[in-house]
Amino acid sequence: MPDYPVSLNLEGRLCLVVGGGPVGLRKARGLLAAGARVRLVAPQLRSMEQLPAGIDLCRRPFAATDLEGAQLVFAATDDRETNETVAREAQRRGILVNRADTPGGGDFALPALLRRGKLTVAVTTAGHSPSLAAAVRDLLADTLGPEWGTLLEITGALRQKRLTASETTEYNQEVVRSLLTHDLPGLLAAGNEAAIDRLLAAHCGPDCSLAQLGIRLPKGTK
Ligand SMILES: C[C@@]1(CC(=O)O)c2cc3[nH]c(cc4nc(cc5[nH]c(cc(n2)[C@H]1CCC(=O)O)[C@@](C)(CC(=O)O)[C@@H]5CCC(=O)O)C(CC(=O)O)=C4CCC(=O)O)c(CCC(=O)O)c3CC(=O)O
Ligand SMILES: NC(=O)C1=CN([C@@H]2O[C@H](COP(=O)(O)OP(=O)(O)OC[C@H]3O[C@@H](n4cnc5c(N)ncnc54)[C@H](O)[C@@H]3O)[C@@H](O)[C@H]2O)C=CC1
Repeated sequence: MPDYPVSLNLEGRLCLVVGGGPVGLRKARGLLAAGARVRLVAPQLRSMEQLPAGIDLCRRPFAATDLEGAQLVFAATDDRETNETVAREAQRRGILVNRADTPGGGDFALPALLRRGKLTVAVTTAGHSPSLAAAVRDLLADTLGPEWGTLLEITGALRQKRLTASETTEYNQEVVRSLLTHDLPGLLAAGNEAAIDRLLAAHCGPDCSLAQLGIRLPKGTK
């Protein structure tokens, strides 16, 4: 399937997950973390302890009425026919549906995710090899350490403070790239606050120190 990656805002929206095994629960957790409301339909759960708080649980087989009010649907049962029915009924109502058992059988697939603060790297093979997607994500995790979350805070704050005032976006790119060329991530990983402030002063101006940008390095960095 040719794919079109997006980053959805699901805050407060109702999402339906059908199936309460490890796959359905993984989907439900991700949705809750994104601020969505989650309705989970499944006759059996392996253990209630695994059920994340805040889920509206319906302990019975799927019924088409479960789709009422849902804006996104996940067919994650171990039964192909049920997944088929969920997908068909969702699509009939114009609701986008994910099928856990058939790549290309639904409307969208989920990527493997790497999170660093507000920075998200999403890796997808569009269903060809979920294991490879997870492996590529793990490779990137070694290169993009936790300091990249702080790096995003800095470039975000710089953008607010100064960069958007410039006429050209090329200027933004230039500043961000030169901070990378001068190894701002390495300085952040080392917690070298003085060197970071020197670099920011040289590339962004004298009023762009960490303190002036309102950024505190996370504990654990020196
Ligand atoms: C199409 C898709 C639909 C969807 O969106 O769910 C789908 C489908 C299927 N997955 C299967 C198997 C596995 N999936 C994983 C893991 C993940 N699967 C994810 C996504 C997707 N899986 C979508 C495509 C994404 C893409 O291609 O990029 C990840 C990335 C994200 C997530 O689910 O949240 C998550 C990483 C979790 C993490 O570590 O973060 C592992 C374990 C592992 O490798 O770690 C295995 C076992 C090993 C293997 O089989 O590879 C099977 C065969 C099932 C069977 O035969 O019973 C099917 C169905 C089929 O292929 O027919
Ligand atoms: N997308 C992914 O990452 C992966 C997808 N899969 C696929 O996802 C499917 C589900 O995997 P698991 O969570 O491990 O399965 P599981 O067997 O642990 O759980 C299946 C769940 O579906 C529920 N269910 C069965 N019939 C139902 C119905 N009519 N209505 C509502 N709920 C119903 C069961 O009660 C149970 O909660 C697998 O069969 C496989 O095809 C498997 C591994 C990874």
